[in-house]
Amino acid sequence: MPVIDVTEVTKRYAGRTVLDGITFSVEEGEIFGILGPNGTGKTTTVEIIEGLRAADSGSVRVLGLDPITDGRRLKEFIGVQLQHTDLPDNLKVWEALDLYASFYEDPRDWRELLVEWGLDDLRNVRFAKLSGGQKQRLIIALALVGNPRVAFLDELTTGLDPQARRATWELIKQIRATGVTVVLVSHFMDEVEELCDRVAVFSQGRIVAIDTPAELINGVDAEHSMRFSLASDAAEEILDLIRRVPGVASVQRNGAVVTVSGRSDFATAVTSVLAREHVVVTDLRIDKRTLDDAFVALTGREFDV
Ligand SMILES: Nc1ncnc2c1ncn2[C@@H]1O[C@H](COP(=O)(O)OP(=O)(O)OP(=O)(O)O)[C@@H](O)[C@H]1O
Repeated sequence: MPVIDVTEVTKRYAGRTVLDGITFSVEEGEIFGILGPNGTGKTTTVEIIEGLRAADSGSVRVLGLDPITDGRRLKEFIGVQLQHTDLPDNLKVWEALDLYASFYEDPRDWRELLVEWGLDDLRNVRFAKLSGGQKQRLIIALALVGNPRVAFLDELTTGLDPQARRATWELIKQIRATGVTVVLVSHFMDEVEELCDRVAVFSQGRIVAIDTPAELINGVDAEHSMRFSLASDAAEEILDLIRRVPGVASVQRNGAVVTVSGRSDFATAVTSVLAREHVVVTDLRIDKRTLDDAFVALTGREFDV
């Protein structure tokens, strides 16, 4: 049974449609990504699932519960990190965890969370004195203190430096490893590609695709290329063999450098041809398609953050 079921949900603000009949489900134990540019209704969707906003129509079930009518019960099973979680500057790390634990009937021992999330040495430090990465670790720990079955993380790494972002990714993987289902709202392609088992791509209040990142990328019909250097005495016939590989659209030679372009996944077949013909190449580079390409192909627009 899916952990989250969203069916035909619509939402309007002041007569403007923000969610236009969205349907998706999230399976137990997965990291499910909600990807889309600013203003496409990602936060609205997540807050409807959390019971913080009401949909205008459609149905939402989380662990079989209606987030509005069963909101009190549901609260015990979900952990929420809101997009702009802020805490009083003077609150110490341990005090924040203690406070959040008091909101739940059956919280985790927050002392364990301090250790797990590398906050033990910072337990007496006030929120305002924490670095961006440390704040983020605390905010994740707060989302987990209720011992949730589903954790919602919204734009978790916005504003973090690359190192802190990567560290946060490892933490999110850790959450999944404990069996908690994670819903991750993001507008970072690399983050979604790295972390998510499946992704819903939002565009203007609709979901235009739901799939694994790899399948979304595979589905892109954009042209891509591979390049390598060939010994100068390599026979021209090799290039003819490569031209016949399915998916290859063109093969160009410029001195030693050969560029192969095409659609679909031709790179593996091309390297097999080279190996079979005992042709040694150097400087092999494959320009892989990315989730950015998939996003542009699906929504027809560049990703603007
Ligand atoms: N309470 C509200 N009243 C009126 N309009 C709203 C309200 N909340 C959101 N909106 C508008 O609805 C649209 C969708 O907002 P939402 O925050 O869900 O998008 P988002 O995809 O999460 O964007 P972001 O990445 O910027 O958070 C936006 O145009 C936003 O301005």
